[in-house]
Amino acid sequence: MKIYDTLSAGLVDLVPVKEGEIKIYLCGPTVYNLLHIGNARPIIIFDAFRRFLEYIGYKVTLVQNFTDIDDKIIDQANKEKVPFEEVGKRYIIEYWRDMTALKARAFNFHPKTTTYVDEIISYIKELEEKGYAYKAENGDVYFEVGKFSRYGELSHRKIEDLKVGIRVEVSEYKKNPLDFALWKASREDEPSWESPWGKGRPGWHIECSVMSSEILGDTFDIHAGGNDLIFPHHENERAQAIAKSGKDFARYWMHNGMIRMAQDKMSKSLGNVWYLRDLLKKFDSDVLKIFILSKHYRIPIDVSEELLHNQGVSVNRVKESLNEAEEFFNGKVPYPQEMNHVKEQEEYLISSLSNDFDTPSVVARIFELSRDLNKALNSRDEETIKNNYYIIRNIYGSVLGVFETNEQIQKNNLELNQLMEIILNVRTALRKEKLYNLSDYIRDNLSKIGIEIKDTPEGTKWS
Ligand SMILES: Nc1ncnc2c1ncn2[C@@H]1O[C@H](COP(=O)(O)OP(=O)(O)OP(=O)(O)O)[C@@H](O)[C@H]1O
Ligand SMILES: [Zn+2]
Repeated sequence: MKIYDTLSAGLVDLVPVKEGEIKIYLCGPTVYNLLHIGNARPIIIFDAFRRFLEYIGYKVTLVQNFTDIDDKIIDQANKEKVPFEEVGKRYIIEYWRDMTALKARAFNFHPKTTTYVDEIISYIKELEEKGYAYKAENGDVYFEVGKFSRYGELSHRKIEDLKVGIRVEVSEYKKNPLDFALWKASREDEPSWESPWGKGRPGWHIECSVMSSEILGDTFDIHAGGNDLIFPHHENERAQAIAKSGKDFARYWMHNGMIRMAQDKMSKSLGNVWYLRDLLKKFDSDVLKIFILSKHYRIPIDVSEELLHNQGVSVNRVKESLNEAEEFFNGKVPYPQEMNHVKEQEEYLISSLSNDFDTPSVVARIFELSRDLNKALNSRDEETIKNNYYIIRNIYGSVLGVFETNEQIQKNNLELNQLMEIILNVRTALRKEKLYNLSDYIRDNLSKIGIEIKDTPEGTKWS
């Protein structure tokens, strides 16, 4: 399988650190606002990428973090006059609401920065001991870029060029403008943790080096994120990690292109955003996913309502053809007997996605298969109906995470279903005993985390 690696600036063979396993770290949202469609792009892409790797036989571990302490979170908390934890907690819950509405599978780990502060402090101590970090007069601890000769390798820039041209936080306390904060001293009124350097909080980049190595090991396979993060975030993460462990960090770097609005990057801080949940009120999750996957993951995408609307029309055609196939066979489309066509299409899927995850070719093929399915429905060609239905729904759709049936989605939520069954059984027992305070407590608290329950004559239902 070939992927484009930002570090080597070209297509490379994906050779895992451990045979048969792929470990991926994807930079996640800073939780001070709702997800926008730009934030959803890496989620959609790497959800599909993981499904594909699993399809071809890898065991995949995918981590996406939540940055739950950061200047932007503190600003938001100050604006609202609430503790900073409340902002992070709220937007993590909202993240899960959006993930569910998007019908995206949860990743394997979703670590939060604030739960890794001890590990972050030990990590910085080690960098200091090794001579890569220094405490400045203002109490901040900085990484000394001049000590790390490989700085600039990932973003393919020379240190001299970086000094001009690129905006870095200038501070009179730094030895060099490119040095970046590992630890920030806190003011009295700011959230803080005790540390060997006084009260403070982690800088932005350190958390990802720490959480990735804690969960995936010092050297893992792929580090991913939007290409807005290549410099300085990923360059800095890599410098910290290699400086500390002396080993390779991520072997490969995959970066998705930006979703833009009128040519500008869509971002929370600019405010030019379309929230994912607002779009999901107007468009089915499959429309958004197909819209994103129909473009190669590395190119920029300009969004507009018109483009999404047109995508909606074509996605509906596919859904209709699948529904009609089900009606044709009275609700249950038999497994195809003639497998040659299926094999050919499967090979096409594998070769396209093995070529730097070329999802646009696969999406285009879904539309062709659906057109052929329609023709076959008209001519009552049973074998083609079975074949194309099976290929779209069970192979292409399940690899890209689109056109799934409700049963397929439920299967992915097996543990949640089992847990809810236990909770609802307990609640029913409480109601039989007339312990309504306790049963209402369960209902109200489930509601707070986004699970609604309803008592109906057929029993209690949840959503
Ligand atoms: N417009 C976009 N298109 C594609 N990916 C994006 C876009 N904006 C952010 N991302 C990606 O989404 C993930 C979470 O990003 P983040 O929380 O920093 O969002 P943001 O809108 O850029 O916020 P901020 O403006 O505060 O930096 C990162 O992997 C980032 O690269
Ligand atoms: Zn990161």
